[in-house]
Amino acid sequence: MTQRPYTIDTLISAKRIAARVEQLAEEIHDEFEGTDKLVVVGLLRGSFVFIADVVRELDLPVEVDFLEASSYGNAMESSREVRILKDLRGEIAGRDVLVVEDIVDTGHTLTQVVKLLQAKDPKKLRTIALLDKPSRREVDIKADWTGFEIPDEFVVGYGIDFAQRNRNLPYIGSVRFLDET
Ligand SMILES: O=P(O)(O)OC[C@H]1O[C@H](OP(=O)(O)OP(=O)(O)O)[C@H](O)[C@@H]1O
Ligand code: HPA
Repeated sequence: MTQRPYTIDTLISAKRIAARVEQLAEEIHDEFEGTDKLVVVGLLRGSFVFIADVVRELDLPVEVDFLEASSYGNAMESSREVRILKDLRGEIAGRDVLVVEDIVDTGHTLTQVVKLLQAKDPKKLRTIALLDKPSRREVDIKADWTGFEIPDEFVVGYGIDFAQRNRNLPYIGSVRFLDET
């Protein structure tokens, strides 16, 4: 498949992201202070950069785990299924859990993942998303912490891909197609 030509405009610089991660880590610290060992669950693949930065700013005992889910279903239907491609390695029953997501768009992925993890009986489950695109929402969900609200732009970088590319950009950029006027 040929790729349409595009360029990437900086939307959120690496410096702004770092400053926001620091603030968020303070709030998460306050929420989970005194916890035995917080389980920080990254949703693969997009959250791998964000989770790495969050846990390094977090002055708490943490265990890191990953879940890979893919959301599928008829685009005309308002509900979607989530298939687990890689399940957690550890147990979360009775534990404090923080789910780390890169972006909440339609909201299906986070909704389904939260439902799935709640069924495992954690003591407390909270969610954090670096980015939120509220204008795209199809299900009513909001992460407990959001890094940045963004407009309806297709974004890449800081873990987020476009056709599996650009995850390694250190900033968040928006994709602009060069064949559009
Ligand atoms: O709110 P939603 O509309 O459900 O979309 C958000 C999800 O979509 C992307 O994942 P993707 O399936 O592209 O996988 P990836 O994380 O491996 O890139 C992104 O990383 C979120 O997990
Ligand atoms: O803006 C986006 N970029 C990449 N993947 C995505 N998945 C949902 N929204 C996006």
